[in-house]
Formats: sequence, C-alpha cells, structure tokens
Amino acid sequence: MTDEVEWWEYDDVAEMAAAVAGDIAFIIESAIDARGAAVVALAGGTTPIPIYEKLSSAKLDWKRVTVVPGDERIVPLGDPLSNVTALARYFLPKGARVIPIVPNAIADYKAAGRSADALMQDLHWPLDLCLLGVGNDGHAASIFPGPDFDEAVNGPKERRALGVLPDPMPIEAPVPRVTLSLAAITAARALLIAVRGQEKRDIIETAIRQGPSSPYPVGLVLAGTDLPVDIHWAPA
Ligand SMILES: O=C1O[C@H](COP(=O)(O)O)[C@@H](O)[C@H](O)[C@H]1O
Repeated sequence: MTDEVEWWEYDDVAEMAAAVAGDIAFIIESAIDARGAAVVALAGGTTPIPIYEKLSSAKLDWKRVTVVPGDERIVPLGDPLSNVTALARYFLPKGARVIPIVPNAIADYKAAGRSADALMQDLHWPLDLCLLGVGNDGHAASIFPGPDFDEAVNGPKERRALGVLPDPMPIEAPVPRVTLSLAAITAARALLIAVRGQEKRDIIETAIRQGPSSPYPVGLVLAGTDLPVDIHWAPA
C-alpha cells in the first residue's frame, strides 16, 4: 500500500494539463537518459486530452518513446471511443511509436485481451510510467466490476493485459474493454492519476480510507503499489 499520496489541486484544466505534461515529460526524459528509451501507458477518456495536447509540444526525443493505451475500448480504430486513436493524433506526428492494443476486427473480448497480453510481452518492462484516469464509478484503466474483475486484480503477475466485460456497462462508453492488469499497473516505475470534478475526488478519498478492502478499482491500485502516487485534480 502506498504510504504517500500527494494531491495537487489546480484552478482549472489548463493549469493541470501544463503541470501533468511537465511531469510526464520529465519522466520520459529521465527514462531516455537512464535506459535509452521510454515506455509509457497513458489513460484514455476525455480528462487527459488537454494534457496530451500540452505534452505533444514538449521537446523530447520522441523516436525513443513508446506509447500504449493503459486500457482500450473494443471499437474500430478511428472510432471516437478509441483510446489509441486519441493518443495517435497527438504522438504519432511527433515520431513516437503508438501501439494499438486491440486487433481491428475482433468481437471476442477475451481473445482481444490475450492478443494485447502477447503484444505487451514484447515491450520493455516495467513501464516507465502509467498515467491513470478514474471513472465516476471508481474504475481505473479498464478494471471494472464484472466477470473479469478477479482476473484483473488477482491474476498471475506475468499477465499484463486481459479482456474485460464491465458489468454494469459504463454509460459513457458501453463496450467491452482490454486493460492492463493490476499487477502490470502497480509494477510501473511511476504512477500518476489525473482527474476532474468533486465526484471523482470523493470516490478516491473514500477508496484511500477503505484501503485494500476498497471495492473501487482505483482503491486497489493505491493499495497495491509501494510507490508514492501524485493525484492531480482540477474542477470539472
Ligand atoms: O472509459 C474510460 O474512462 C476513464 C475515465 O475517463 P474520463 O473521460 O472520465 O476522463 C479513463 O481513465 C479510461 O482510460 C477510459 O477507457
């Protein structure tokens, strides 16, 4: 369980985006200095978009950077719900390697998860960074309540990704998912969380109080890591 959670509060999204983009750029630069390359898993959804916009203007050796979505909705590439499509928009033009983790024409979410896991094995582990968002229901990456929850949380340590069928489905993107496992997320060298709005803040604060018995996936992430975690927050 992390014993160091630090909240960073901002007046608005632009301020949060600049700060988080600065932190990510520093992590990427340090990884390149130390290991010659950086591998980062970035959050999907809407919250991090201003962060990516800012980050993509950072002067980095982008050719040495690999970006994967920390989770993906199972939709075709180019779909407005596709997390990797948003990442590609910002980081492909910079020369980064942006890796889709869901095969384009796959209906079976379990098979999509196995395929993502196989693909993840080719990356350099542990991740240099995992940036997480949090849903209004407390999900982090795409670890959701449902039939795959136990596998995502308690599966073998070497399983880095798996398919997930959320139950209940989140209204903003009601589709099956592929997600990094809890083990892959908590093994990252650095963990950042960026969220907006009081509702998410309340959920995270409750999850922290609950500790390892939290029903919220974000609580399990915080309980499962020994790293200090910075939580960046801006009003909705
Ligand atoms: O479905 C997802 O939701 C969460 C939160 O997204 P947001 O739009 O509320 O910021 C996101 O972190 C996750 O990557 C995404 O797939």
